[in-house]
Amino acid sequence: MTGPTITLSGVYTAYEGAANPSLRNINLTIDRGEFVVVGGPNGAGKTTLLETINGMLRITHGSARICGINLLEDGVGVRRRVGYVIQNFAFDPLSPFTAGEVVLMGRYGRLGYLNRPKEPDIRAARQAMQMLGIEDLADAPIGTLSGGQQQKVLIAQNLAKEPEIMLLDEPFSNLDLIAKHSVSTLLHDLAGAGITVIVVSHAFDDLPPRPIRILVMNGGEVTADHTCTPDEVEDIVRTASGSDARA
Ligand SMILES: Nc1ncnc2c1ncn2[C@@H]1O[C@H](COP(=O)(O)OP(=O)(O)OP(=O)(O)O)[C@@H](O)[C@H]1O
Repeated sequence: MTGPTITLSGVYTAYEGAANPSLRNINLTIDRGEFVVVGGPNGAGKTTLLETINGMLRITHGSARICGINLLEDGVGVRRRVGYVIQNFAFDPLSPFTAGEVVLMGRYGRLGYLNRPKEPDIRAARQAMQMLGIEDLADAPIGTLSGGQQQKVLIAQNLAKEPEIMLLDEPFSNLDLIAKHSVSTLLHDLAGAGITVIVVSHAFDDLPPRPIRILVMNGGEVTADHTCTPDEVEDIVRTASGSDARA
């Protein structure tokens, strides 16, 4: 159950065409089943860190192993094992897909080219929807759902993937109070089941009751790295990132 699932060594990442790196000299080891919260001010590099772990950005220096895979050699292999719930995503209002079909798309990386979903795929998608409490939305056109409902569909899609690592960028931002709590509990259970959970957030009031590893970022660097209780997270972020931590 334990052992590193993410190892970044001296990693620098740059966006295409950018003059300066957005991540600088990141050295990080994260174990299987850890629950990590990434905080820090706007533009600190939090999203960039998630995109780097998911192999979406060019690593200009350093090395990275994710789920035992050399990220510089096999980004696709990494992305098959990593779920990524991106920030503020909205589906096309005219999308022809139902919510159930969108969740099932989480299985496509396992299915391979042109293979049709089979019973285990349909079961995994159904289970993921049940975990988010959205079974009744399965037949609804995705573009007709609210922002919070779409957010739950996106989380369910990534759960259906059965990932080893779950990356979530501001997963609570569109959710009502009850949904926030249930997603927080769900993430807690995923970490308990050995999935590494990494959450970027500016809100720390719905963290699960468990040890939290808090990484604070500033200027593309990790400036604080502590394991603490959920109640201590906000103070650590504020102290480590200056007065505009909640900006
Ligand atoms: N597509 C892009 N091209 C060039 N630079 C980018 C791009 N996306 C982000 N950056 C830059 O990378 C740096 C880090 O941005 P990032 O989105 O990771 O910050 P963040 O900590 O997630 O911020 P926020 O809390 O506002 O979401 C910023 O300086 C930003 O301007």
